[in-house]
Amino acid sequence: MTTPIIRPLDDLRAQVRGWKSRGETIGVVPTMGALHDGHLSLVHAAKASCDRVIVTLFVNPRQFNSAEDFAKYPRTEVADAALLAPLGVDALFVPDAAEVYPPGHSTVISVSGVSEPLEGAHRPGHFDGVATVVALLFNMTGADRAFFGEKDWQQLLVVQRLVRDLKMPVEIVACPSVRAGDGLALSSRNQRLSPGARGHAATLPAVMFRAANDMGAGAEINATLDAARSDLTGAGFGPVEYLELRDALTLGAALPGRPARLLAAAWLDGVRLIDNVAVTLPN
Ligand SMILES: Nc1ncnc2c1ncn2[C@@H]1O[C@H](COP(=O)(O)OP(=O)(O)OP(=O)(O)O)[C@@H](O)[C@H]1O
Ligand SMILES: CC(C)(CO)[C@@H](O)C(=O)[O-]
Ligand code: BAL
Repeated sequence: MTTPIIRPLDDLRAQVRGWKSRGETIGVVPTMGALHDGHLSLVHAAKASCDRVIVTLFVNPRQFNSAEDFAKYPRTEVADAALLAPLGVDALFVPDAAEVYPPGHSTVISVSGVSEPLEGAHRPGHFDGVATVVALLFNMTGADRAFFGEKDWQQLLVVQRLVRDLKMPVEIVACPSVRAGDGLALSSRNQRLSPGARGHAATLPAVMFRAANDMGAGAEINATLDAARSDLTGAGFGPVEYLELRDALTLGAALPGRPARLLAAAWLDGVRLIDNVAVTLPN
């Protein structure tokens, strides 16, 4: 089976019109390519609950706040299409930047609140770029349901807020983080780690899971977070941009008895890694 690659928006729309006219539901998996098993888990979830599945591949320039990061982002379209082939995806939509953002494009969607701390503070403008392109991708694909990974926890919250606030008729489905055998969350940027750095990158989730367990068992929060930060620094991570315990849904202060999330971004070997784990604080 091959994966049909569609580039022009008119071609995608013609295809989607046909599917919708037969009452078929459209599941969309937005990606920036360099696909791995994390992305494939989203595709499997989409296939399980939708009649048609569109994977989008667009390295969105508007969400990069570093030109170097954009230039270095892995681009592996042929391998991506081959990875999707056995899954029976109905379309791999690869729009041109000139069609997504034609000259004169002037609309930016900004989700306040949940987009502001953590990633929002460290990557200014990032979530405006994400919210804008996600709205565009939903409009272009006619998505009924869209699948996002919990690995990008804050992005998931931003997209849920976007859809609620703009009353978009799209159901957002959250999919659990897929990890390598040693615990490192799969991520396209992991490819940039040297073999040596990859060998100890899983210290990040190990430290986070330990801190999460300790806090769940009643350990003092600030002391536990400080110890976790210094464990990471001691293991060669730097800088640790943030490692914080937040309310899982609002990203405000974590409160006893409510779902919390431990979220981190830390650099290793010139690569920025992010991760998050659930924490249940005692009452
Ligand atoms: N390990 C993972 N488990 C589950 N979902 C994932 C995982 N990695 C990425 N995703 C999800 O795949 C979708 C597309 O993400 P994206 O293409 O940015 O990949 P990525 O691996 O997160 O790359 P990077 O973080 O390096 O940009 C997002 O919804 C993201 O949360
Ligand atoms: C959702 C997304 C595809 C928007 O460009 C991107 O932020 C990503 O890959 O997580
Ligand atoms: N995976 C989130 C997209 C980004 O880092 O730009």
